Amino acid sequence: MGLKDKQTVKNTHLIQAMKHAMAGVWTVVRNERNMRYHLVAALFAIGFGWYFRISELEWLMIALAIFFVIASEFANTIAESLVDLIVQHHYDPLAKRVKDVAAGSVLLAALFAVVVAAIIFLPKFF
Ligand SMILES: Nc1ncnc2c1ncn2[C@@H]1O[C@H](COP(=O)(O)OP(=O)(O)OP(=O)(O)O)[C@@H](O)[C@H]1O
Repeated sequence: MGLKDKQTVKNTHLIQAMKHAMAGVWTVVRNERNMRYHLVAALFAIGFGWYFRISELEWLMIALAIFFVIASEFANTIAESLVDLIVQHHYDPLAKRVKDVAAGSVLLAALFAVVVAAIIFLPKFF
Protein backbone atom coordinates (compact mmCIF):
# COMPACT_ATOMS: atom_id res chain seq x y z
CA MET A 1 0.00 0.00 0.00
CA GLY A 2 1.36 3.46 -0.75
CA LEU A 3 1.73 5.90 -3.60
CA LYS A 4 1.07 3.21 -6.21
CA ASP A 5 -2.28 1.97 -4.89
CA LYS A 6 -5.47 3.32 -6.47
CA GLN A 7 -7.22 4.41 -3.27
CA THR A 8 -9.08 7.75 -3.63
CA VAL A 9 -11.20 7.68 -0.47
CA LYS A 10 -10.23 8.68 3.07
CA ASN A 11 -8.03 6.35 5.13
CA THR A 12 -10.15 4.27 7.46
CA HIS A 13 -7.54 3.52 10.15
CA LEU A 14 -4.28 4.85 11.55
CA ILE A 15 -2.03 2.10 10.13
CA GLN A 16 -3.36 2.80 6.63
CA ALA A 17 -2.75 6.55 7.10
CA MET A 18 0.78 5.87 8.41
CA LYS A 19 1.60 3.67 5.41
CA HIS A 20 0.55 6.40 2.99
CA ALA A 21 2.49 9.01 4.96
CA MET A 22 5.62 6.81 4.98
CA ALA A 23 5.24 6.22 1.24
CA GLY A 24 5.18 10.02 0.88
CA VAL A 25 8.41 10.37 2.87
CA TRP A 26 10.08 7.61 0.84
CA THR A 27 9.04 9.13 -2.49
CA VAL A 28 10.67 12.45 -1.57
CA VAL A 29 13.90 10.73 -0.41
CA ARG A 30 14.01 8.55 -3.53
CA ASN A 31 13.09 11.15 -6.15
CA GLU A 32 14.50 14.46 -4.88
CA ARG A 33 18.25 14.74 -5.36
CA ASN A 34 18.45 17.77 -3.03
CA MET A 35 16.79 15.77 -0.27
CA ARG A 36 19.69 13.33 -0.31
CA TYR A 37 22.17 16.24 0.03
CA HIS A 38 20.14 17.53 2.99
CA LEU A 39 20.26 14.11 4.65
CA VAL A 40 24.03 13.80 4.15
CA ALA A 41 24.50 17.30 5.62
CA ALA A 42 22.26 16.33 8.56
CA LEU A 43 24.35 13.20 9.19
CA PHE A 44 27.54 15.32 9.22
CA ALA A 45 25.93 17.76 11.68
CA ILE A 46 24.85 14.90 13.96
CA GLY A 47 28.31 13.31 13.69
CA PHE A 48 30.10 16.57 14.58
CA GLY A 49 27.60 17.19 17.38
CA TRP A 50 28.36 13.79 18.84
CA TYR A 51 32.14 14.25 18.39
CA PHE A 52 32.22 17.71 20.01
CA ARG A 53 29.67 16.74 22.71
CA ILE A 54 27.55 19.81 22.02
CA SER A 55 25.09 21.10 24.62
CA GLU A 56 21.36 20.36 24.84
CA LEU A 57 20.51 23.81 23.47
CA GLU A 58 22.93 23.31 20.57
CA TRP A 59 21.30 19.92 19.80
CA LEU A 60 17.91 21.65 19.80
CA MET A 61 19.14 24.25 17.29
CA ILE A 62 20.67 21.54 15.07
CA ALA A 63 17.41 19.53 15.22
CA LEU A 64 15.40 22.66 14.38
CA ALA A 65 17.65 23.44 11.41
CA ILE A 66 17.48 19.85 10.10
CA PHE A 67 13.69 19.62 10.36
CA PHE A 68 13.22 23.12 8.93
CA VAL A 69 15.25 22.21 5.81
CA ILE A 70 13.50 18.84 5.41
CA ALA A 71 10.03 20.39 5.88
CA SER A 72 10.88 23.07 3.29
CA GLU A 73 12.01 20.41 0.81
CA PHE A 74 8.71 18.57 1.33
CA ALA A 75 6.74 21.80 0.78
CA ASN A 76 8.83 22.46 -2.35
CA THR A 77 8.07 18.97 -3.68
CA ILE A 78 4.35 19.47 -2.99
CA ALA A 79 4.40 22.80 -4.85
CA GLU A 80 6.29 21.32 -7.82
CA SER A 81 3.98 18.31 -8.04
CA LEU A 82 0.83 20.44 -7.84
CA VAL A 83 2.13 22.81 -10.51
CA ASP A 84 3.01 19.90 -12.82
CA LEU A 85 -0.42 18.35 -12.14
CA ILE A 86 -2.17 21.60 -13.07
CA VAL A 87 -0.12 22.84 -16.04
CA GLN A 88 1.09 19.43 -17.29
CA HIS A 89 4.57 20.81 -18.09
CA HIS A 90 3.25 23.68 -20.24
CA TYR A 91 5.12 26.94 -19.68
CA ASP A 92 3.18 29.33 -17.45
CA PRO A 93 4.57 32.44 -15.70
CA LEU A 94 2.53 31.65 -12.57
CA ALA A 95 3.88 28.10 -12.54
CA LYS A 96 7.37 29.57 -12.72
CA ARG A 97 6.59 31.92 -9.85
CA VAL A 98 5.26 29.13 -7.62
CA LYS A 99 8.23 26.85 -8.33
CA ASP A 100 10.81 29.62 -7.92
CA VAL A 101 9.29 30.80 -4.62
CA ALA A 102 9.10 27.22 -3.33
CA ALA A 103 12.76 26.67 -4.28
CA GLY A 104 13.59 29.99 -2.58
CA SER A 105 12.06 28.77 0.68
CA VAL A 106 14.38 25.74 0.64
CA LEU A 107 17.34 28.01 -0.06
CA LEU A 108 16.46 30.23 2.93
CA ALA A 109 16.03 27.20 5.19
CA ALA A 110 19.40 25.83 4.04
CA LEU A 111 21.02 29.23 4.74
CA PHE A 112 19.53 29.13 8.24
CA ALA A 113 21.06 25.67 8.74
CA VAL A 114 24.47 26.87 7.53
CA VAL A 115 24.34 29.84 9.95
CA VAL A 116 23.35 27.56 12.87
CA ALA A 117 26.13 25.09 12.00
CA ALA A 118 28.68 27.90 11.67
CA ILE A 119 27.73 29.44 15.05
CA ILE A 120 27.93 26.07 16.81
CA PHE A 121 30.87 24.36 15.10
CA LEU A 122 33.27 27.07 13.84
CA PRO A 123 34.42 28.04 17.37
CA LYS A 124 35.10 24.36 18.09
CA PHE A 125 37.43 24.08 15.07
CA PHE A 126 39.37 27.32 15.60
N1 LIG B 1 5.56 24.70 -16.10
C1 LIG B 1 6.51 25.62 -15.92
N2 LIG B 1 6.29 26.89 -16.32
C2 LIG B 1 7.24 27.85 -16.16
N3 LIG B 1 8.45 27.63 -15.59
C3 LIG B 1 8.71 26.38 -15.14
C4 LIG B 1 7.78 25.32 -15.29
N4 LIG B 1 8.31 24.20 -14.76
C5 LIG B 1 9.52 24.55 -14.32
N5 LIG B 1 9.78 25.86 -14.54
C6 LIG B 1 11.03 26.60 -14.21
O1 LIG B 1 12.07 25.65 -14.13
C7 LIG B 1 12.63 25.63 -12.82
C8 LIG B 1 12.96 24.20 -12.46
O2 LIG B 1 11.76 23.45 -12.35
P1 LIG B 1 11.74 22.00 -11.78
O3 LIG B 1 10.35 21.50 -11.82
O4 LIG B 1 12.79 21.19 -12.46
O5 LIG B 1 12.16 22.22 -10.33
P2 LIG B 1 13.58 21.87 -9.76
O6 LIG B 1 14.54 22.95 -10.10
O7 LIG B 1 13.87 20.47 -10.15
O8 LIG B 1 13.35 22.01 -8.27
P3 LIG B 1 14.27 21.31 -7.22
O9 LIG B 1 15.70 21.51 -7.71
O10 LIG B 1 13.96 22.05 -5.99
O11 LIG B 1 13.82 19.88 -7.22
C9 LIG B 1 11.57 26.26 -11.92
O12 LIG B 1 12.14 26.87 -10.77
C10 LIG B 1 10.95 27.29 -12.86
O13 LIG B 1 11.73 28.47 -12.93
